[in-house]
Amino acid sequence: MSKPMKERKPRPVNLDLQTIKMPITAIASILHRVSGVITFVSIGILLWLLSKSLSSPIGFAEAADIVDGFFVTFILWGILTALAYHIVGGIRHLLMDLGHFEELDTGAKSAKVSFILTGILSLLAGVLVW
Ligand code: HEM
Repeated sequence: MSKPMKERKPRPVNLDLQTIKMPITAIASILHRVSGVITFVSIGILLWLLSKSLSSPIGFAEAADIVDGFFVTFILWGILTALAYHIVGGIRHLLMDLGHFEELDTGAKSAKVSFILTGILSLLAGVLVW
């Protein structure tokens, strides 16, 4: 005689994205990856701009013209902010590799501190570019 089939337990399903709350540590981790990719892509753009500015006096004037507009200045500020977050978040990661901030509460606190530090560095970057 075959055994009766086990009834499947109803599993919790939550695909309502508006009710799923990501912990601050997950947000910090995703932003670290995003800021790394932004930094990587910006290296190409910044090297192109540097080579243009060094090519000739006309090239320098053209590069200065490009950087002069509000939109490009805003992009430069965004790149510096991403770099700042990547460095701050990277140092946090390296400290975690050394065994610090590994518990849930200290991990959340260090994520908050890295956001605050990035905010301050981002303000300074704004002062630098404008
Ligand atoms: C040109 C500069 C840099 C670029 C383009 C860059 C890019 C990246 C990228 C794309 C990742 C992969 C992220 C992932 O897959 O989660 C990464 C990870 C990482 N970066 Fe950078 N990075 C740069 C500079 C730095 C600096 C200055 C630090 C040190 C403070 C740093 C620390 C780290 C660490 C610790 C990770 C690994 C994070 C993990 O374990 O998830 N990076 N970086």
